[in-house]
Amino acid sequence: MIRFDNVTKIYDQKTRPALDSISLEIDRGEFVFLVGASGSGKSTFLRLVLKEDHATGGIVYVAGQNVANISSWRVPKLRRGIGVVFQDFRLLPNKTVFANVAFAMQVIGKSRGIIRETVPEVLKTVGLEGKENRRPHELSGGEQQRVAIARAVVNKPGILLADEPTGNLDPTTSLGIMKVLDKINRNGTTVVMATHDDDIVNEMRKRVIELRNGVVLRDEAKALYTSMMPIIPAADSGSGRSAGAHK
Ligand SMILES: Nc1ncnc2c1ncn2[C@@H]1O[C@H](COP(=O)(O)OP(=O)(O)OP(=O)(O)O)[C@@H](O)[C@H]1O
Repeated sequence: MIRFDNVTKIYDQKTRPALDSISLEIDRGEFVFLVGASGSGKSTFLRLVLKEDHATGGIVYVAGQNVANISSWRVPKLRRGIGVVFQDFRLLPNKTVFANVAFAMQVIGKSRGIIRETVPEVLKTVGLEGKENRRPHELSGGEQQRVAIARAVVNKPGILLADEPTGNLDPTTSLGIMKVLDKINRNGTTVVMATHDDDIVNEMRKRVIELRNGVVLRDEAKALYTSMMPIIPAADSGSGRSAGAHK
């Protein structure tokens, strides 16, 4: 679904590359955490998938296509297949929950009938039934992020990219958001989530790709991790929520 083949990104020749010849593959239907310190290259990775920037070297494939070969007039089509969620929600403040989600369908020309049918379904998926007429300022942070997720997935993208989606939320609210992302993944969407939250990474038991200074420091495949599970202690005595396996 996403393949990086020796991908390098250099923003500035005088500094080290933001991504330094990385190769990895994320299959359709996977849930992958992208972790690493600030400046390790996570956002650059996501930007290259969206073709918001171009690689300096190597090839980025998304859904089997070399993104360098996608002409600018076809970039919107590429992005329609990719939902994006950010730390700061980015909702339209003057629109209701329903209208925020509906807007994503209107801009690609969906009919009013389809919108009226689909938006309530997706709001149910993210747990926002009954909140259709609220405006963003009448919602908690966790609810606002649920709206942002609903908007990102309403057009059924094959890929959902989430850049620190729990960065502004407390641990309990974050866990609720993770359950929503997990549900979306189980419905077939490939999810790539950049995060600094070790507790969430440990809790969710998914593949973890760790970047450091633009290189892949570790890539714990889900299958390997699952086979390790019986020998991992059930709980970390220190932090309660953490199983400690990824520390
Ligand atoms: N537009 C840009 N111009 C120049 N350098 C940039 C640009 N964007 C990122 N960089 C540099 O590239 C490197 C990787 O940055 P990136 O934003 O991908 O890291 P990150 O892991 O997402 O960090 P954070 O967790 O803080 O968001 C950093 O050294 C950063 O300073």
